Amino acid sequence: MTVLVTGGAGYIGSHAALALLDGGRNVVVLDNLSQGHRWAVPAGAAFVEGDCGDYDLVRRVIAEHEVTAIMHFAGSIIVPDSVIYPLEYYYNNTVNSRALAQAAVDSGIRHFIFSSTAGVYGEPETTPILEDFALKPISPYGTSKMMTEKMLADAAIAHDLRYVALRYFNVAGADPAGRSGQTSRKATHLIKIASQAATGVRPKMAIYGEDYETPDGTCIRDYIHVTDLANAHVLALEYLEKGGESDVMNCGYGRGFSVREVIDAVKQVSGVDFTVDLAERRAGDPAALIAGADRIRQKLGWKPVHDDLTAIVRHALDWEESLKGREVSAA
Ligand SMILES: NC(=O)c1ccc[n+]([C@@H]2O[C@H](COP(=O)([O-])OP(=O)(O)OC[C@H]3O[C@@H](n4cnc5c(N)ncnc54)[C@H](O)[C@@H]3O)[C@@H](O)[C@H]2O)c1
Ligand SMILES: O=c1ccn([C@@H]2O[C@H](COP(=O)(O)OP(=O)(O)O[C@H]3O[C@H](CO)[C@@H](O)[C@H](O)[C@H]3O)[C@@H](O)[C@H]2O)c(=O)[nH]1
Repeated sequence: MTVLVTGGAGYIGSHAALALLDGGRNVVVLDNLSQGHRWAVPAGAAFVEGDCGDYDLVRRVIAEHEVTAIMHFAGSIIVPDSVIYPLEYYYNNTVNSRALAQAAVDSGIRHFIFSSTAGVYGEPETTPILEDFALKPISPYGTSKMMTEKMLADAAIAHDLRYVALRYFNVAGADPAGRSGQTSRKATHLIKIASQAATGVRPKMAIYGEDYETPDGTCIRDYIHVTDLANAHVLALEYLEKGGESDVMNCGYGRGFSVREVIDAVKQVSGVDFTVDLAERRAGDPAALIAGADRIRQKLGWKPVHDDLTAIVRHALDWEESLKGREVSAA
């Protein structure tokens, strides 16, 4: 009984692989290393370098490693890039997911966990955001994920496959034991950028817009610690194994912090007063995104243990320090 983790050389997938291994499961990681790093694959996991859209390869990996479940993290993740290169995003996130799902069905895989995103909701009129809100993505990235969710829903009706699509809000932090963290070659996420500014990896940073309708004028997001998110995946798998129905679930804590509050926390925890410029609004940023987070607690019994901005920032900073000297571009 082995779990196939696609994208397990990347940020969230490597944490999920750690959580699975910590729980005593066997793991095989499939990653094409387009963004991830071979060294980020946890020591106890088997590793296959290749594409999750390679049907024959996936069938072979499933057979050779006696895979019984799939956690699918592999994908392209940068929202503004998806606007510039939409067809690449639909290819990597939707077409490749289709091939993976086909290989799963043809191999008799019955349990599938999918990395979706709060981006499927677009700009909701009210917050907190519940799972049954209309899906109105405003970027090709969000649409590519919504399409994969729909494919899985239809496949689950037609085949002996059940799935959980986890819609992540803003994922941040790093493994508290320092075994993994955010290593993406092209950093765009706020806490990563602020941690790079605090540790001298970048000279300064900017706030994208201070004129939103929020208490301090900067955008509000629901930041979830990556270790709590990884554990949610393990619980989602156990839920399916116990016979749970296919479902979609938000992954967030149900509270938000503004960009300014996050930057203040990074300055306070690091003790570094780095330079913060004010820049124009970034296209497509909703003012506030906060998860309605009851479903995942009720259905999976998920009990987060790192719902603490200071801890999230502390772990992100520790990871950023530990990256110095490793082969990772700061760009
Ligand atoms: N980071 C976030 O805040 C966030 C939020 C919502 C959803 N997600 C989703 O979570 C998943 C993981 O994101 P992440 O932050 O860990 O990104 P990441 O870039 O660190 O990891 C993605 C991994 O997938 C690999 N990959 C990409 N395309 C592949 C392919 N076709 N075949 C095999 N491997 C491939 C990359 O090499 C990389 O190791 C993604 O699907 C992303 O859309 C992330
Ligand atoms: O240097 C920076 C980086 C970000 N921000 C702001 O910080 C907030 C958070 O931005 P970011 O960390 O890039 O995350 P989001 O754009 O909210 O998107 C993330 O969170 C979404 C769910 O909320 C997911 O759908 C996406 O995949 C994931 O990238 C936004 O207001 C940004 O404008 C800045 O002001 N300066």
